[in-house]
Amino acid sequence: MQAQKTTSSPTTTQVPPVEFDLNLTRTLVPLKDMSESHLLALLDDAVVETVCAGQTLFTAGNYDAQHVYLLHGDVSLAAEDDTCTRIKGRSSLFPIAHQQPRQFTAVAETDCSVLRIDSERLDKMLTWSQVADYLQLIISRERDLDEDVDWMMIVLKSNLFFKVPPLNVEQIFSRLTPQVVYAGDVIIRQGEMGDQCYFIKEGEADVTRHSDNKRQHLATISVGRCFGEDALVNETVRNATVMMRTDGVLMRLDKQDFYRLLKEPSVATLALSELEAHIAKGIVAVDVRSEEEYSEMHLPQAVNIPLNILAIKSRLLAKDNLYIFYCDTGRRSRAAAHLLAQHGYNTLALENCPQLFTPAGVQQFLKDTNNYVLRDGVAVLGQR
Ligand SMILES: Nc1ncnc2c1ncn2[C@@H]1O[C@@H]2COP(=O)(O)O[C@H]2[C@H]1O
Repeated sequence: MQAQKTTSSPTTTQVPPVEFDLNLTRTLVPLKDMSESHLLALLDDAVVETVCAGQTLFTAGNYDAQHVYLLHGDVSLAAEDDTCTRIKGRSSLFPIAHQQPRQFTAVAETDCSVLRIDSERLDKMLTWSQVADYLQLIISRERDLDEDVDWMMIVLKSNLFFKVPPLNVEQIFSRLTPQVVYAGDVIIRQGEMGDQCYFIKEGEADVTRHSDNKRQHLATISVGRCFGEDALVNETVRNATVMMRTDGVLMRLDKQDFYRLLKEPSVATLALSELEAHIAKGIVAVDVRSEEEYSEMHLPQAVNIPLNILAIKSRLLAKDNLYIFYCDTGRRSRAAAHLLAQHGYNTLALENCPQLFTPAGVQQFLKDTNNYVLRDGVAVLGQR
């Protein structure tokens, strides 16, 4: 986390830093639905910014592709028709007026602290964290007598899935090759090209980097940790040397299989232009965003199955019915549609979802705030 950093924006300057509260971050929407480790990896790149009274946080009409959360202080939101709303830090768990392009100009009324997170990165980490949750539950349910289950759980929790989507992981397990290694073995040498990445099944390794004739110890890594993924993801040379500190067992994944892991699975999609006709026919839309996001606004008669509880709630869907999955970016909904299609459900992911969340899309499609639940596979009005 780059805490208490002043933004590069010309409209802000540094004021005395405010204590950053990690527990508060755990309550924010949709960060609260991520695993602890994914959240911490996301916050590593986030910026907590202090903003002086009178300065601008963002401007109406701009695209900035950021989630901006107000942690402390008061902010006024001015619309283009000159109406003004005041919001107080901690009064909302949502990002401030989160529509792109911005519908309001946000100005600090008092000295404030805000958390800025890159929206694309947040969306990736949220999806990957929730897909890993889904797979962990499915794997433990389907293979409860399988001795590899513990190992699969460890791999799914590994740092690899901060960098790549876990969607294809099930096909990859059978491709992992064990390799017995000994203390002092150099597994990866800085500056060389890479053809494999590794998971540590047993033992510990040291990661070091040399520059200016000095060797710097970066980390000691142990069971469950993946290494050697950076050169494959970034298609470059090894950025560090990894040497075994103890005897152990590594599970090796070759480059070709690693690239299979990166591949987005193909998912059947529905164009936004066809949405109304499908809903008119009674086909149920499934909103895979969080409960809080769904309660604010959703498609007509859509039900809510947040991706992080998909494995639990999917049994409410009828295998004979068609369902249209959607979210605000298309990433969580494509993942849900793909995962359920693999288990015999009839799914479509809504294409061009970001258009839905523009003012015109909201006006046309997202006005329903009633709560619907699934009964016998169809949507019925539920209780608040
Ligand atoms: N600071 C670090 N902590 C732990 N592991 C690291 C660190 N920096 C690099 N690595 C790992 O060391 C590996 C060296 O090869 P790669 O660049 O392929 O991938 C790199 C990462 O997996």
